[in-house]
Amino acid sequence: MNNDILKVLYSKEEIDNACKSLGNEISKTYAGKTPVVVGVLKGAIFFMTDIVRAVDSYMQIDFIDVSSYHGATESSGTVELLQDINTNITGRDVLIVEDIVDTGRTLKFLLDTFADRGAKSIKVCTLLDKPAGRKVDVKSDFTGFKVPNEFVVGYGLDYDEKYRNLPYIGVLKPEIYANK
Ligand SMILES: O=P(O)(O)OC[C@H]1O[C@H](OP(=O)(O)OP(=O)(O)O)[C@H](O)[C@@H]1O
Ligand code: HPA
Repeated sequence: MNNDILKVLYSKEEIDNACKSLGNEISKTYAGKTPVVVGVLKGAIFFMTDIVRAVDSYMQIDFIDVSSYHGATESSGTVELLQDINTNITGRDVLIVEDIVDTGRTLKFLLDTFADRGAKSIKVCTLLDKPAGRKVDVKSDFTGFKVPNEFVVGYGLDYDEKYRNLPYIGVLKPEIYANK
C-alpha cells in the first residue's frame, strides 16, 4: 500500500502536533459553552477522534455521513446524505469536523443544512484545506494545513475506499487512478 504513495505530505507526528494546537484554539473559543461537535464520515473519522480528545471543553459528539466522490478523484457535484445526526441542534453551537475542504460543496451542504435547522452558531474545523480546488465560497475557522492541488490520501482520506488506514497523509501516484 505504501508503494502507491508518491510522497508523504504530513507525518503522524505533524498531524498529532496540528491536533494539539487546533485543540487549544477550539478550547478557547468554546470556553463555558457545550458545543455539538459533528464529525463528517467517513473521511474525518480519525481526525474527529483525535481532535475531540485535544479539546478541553464540555461537548456532545455526533456524526453525519455524506458522500460525493464515489470512487473518483473529482467530486460528482452532488452531495448525498447517507446518515443524519441524531442531535437536535436548534439553538446549539455546532462545530463541524472535516478531513478536507476541496471544492467546498460538502461543507456548503452541511452549513446550509445546519443553518436551516436553527443552529445558534456554526464553525468549521478541517485538517486540510485545498483552496485551489474551491468551486463554492466557504471558509474554515480552524485549519490544520493548506494542501496543494493534488489528490491526497491517508489518515481517513480515501481513493476508491482504500488508503484510509495509512497513519500519514500522502499524495497518491497518478498512475493509480489513471489506470482505472
Ligand atoms: O470539498 P469537497 O469537494 O466537497 O470534498 C470534501 C469531502 O470529500 C470527501 O468525502 P467523500 O464524499 O469522498 O466521502 P467520504 O468522506 O466517505 O470518503 C471528504 O471526506 C470531504 O467530506
Ligand atoms: O484530495 C482528496 N483526497 C481524498 N478525498 C478527497 N475529497 C476531496 N478531496 C480529496
